[in-house]
Amino acid sequence: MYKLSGVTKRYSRGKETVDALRGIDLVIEDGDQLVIQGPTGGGKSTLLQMIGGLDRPTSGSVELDGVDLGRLSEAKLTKVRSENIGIIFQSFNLIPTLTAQENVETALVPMGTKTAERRRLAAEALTAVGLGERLGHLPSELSGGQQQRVAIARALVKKPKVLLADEPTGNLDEGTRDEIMALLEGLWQEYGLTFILVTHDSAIAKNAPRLATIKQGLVTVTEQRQAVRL
Ligand SMILES: Nc1ncnc2c1ncn2[C@@H]1O[C@H](COP(=O)(O)OP(=O)(O)OP(=O)(O)O)[C@@H](O)[C@H]1O
Repeated sequence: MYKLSGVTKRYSRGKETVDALRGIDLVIEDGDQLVIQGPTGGGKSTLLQMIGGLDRPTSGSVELDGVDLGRLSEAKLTKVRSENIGIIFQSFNLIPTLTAQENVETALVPMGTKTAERRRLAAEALTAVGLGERLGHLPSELSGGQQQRVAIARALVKKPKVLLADEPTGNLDEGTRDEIMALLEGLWQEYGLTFILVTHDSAIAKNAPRLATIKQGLVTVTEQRQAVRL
């Protein structure tokens, strides 16, 4: 479970300061899906970075299962992140010189998983996202939707409890967006993930069970429907 209490984030640009988050209180239960929407510059990505332990709040706390991420040492935070949190981005962030399978394997390196086991798990994760026939392809040999599938496999191969997605369909056409969203929805349910998704896309926001709207660093949560479970 996530518990955010009074989270603020102030960025300093020279003499100027930007209050990107201005006191966020939010609870996200295990297995829940939360969609974060809001105008550009509202603080969506900043909030996701706090939740993912990629950055620390200026004040307040971000607790994951009772552990305050902002107070962990860099080494402990890296460990929590690499074991528990999978992240996907708009721009896929794949390594261009590595094959799909090798890209997915990189997520298992910090855990010390042996080479043969890494290969097997990466192949399994790629098969789960529909790319079992493309293990040896480079990112440049795959479509945008397929590259995002590789990134999803990389995020999930370590079996994290949390999946974070920052505009995962922002670079995809509508049809591919729907395919990727259907895949993510299915994986969320199958793996019982806590799934937190940032989007500009109002069609995705409309379908979300729980919607957090963030404007000028402040959040409002709306319950839109009961999460549909398989
Ligand atoms: N590293 C940084 N240094 C300084 N200011 C920053 C930094 N990152 C974000 N900001 C500022 O913080 C505010 C919130 O930015 P953030 O990226 O979280 O918004 P967003 O809602 O994700 O926007 P978008 O939809 O455009 O991605 C903005 O005013 C932005 O300019």
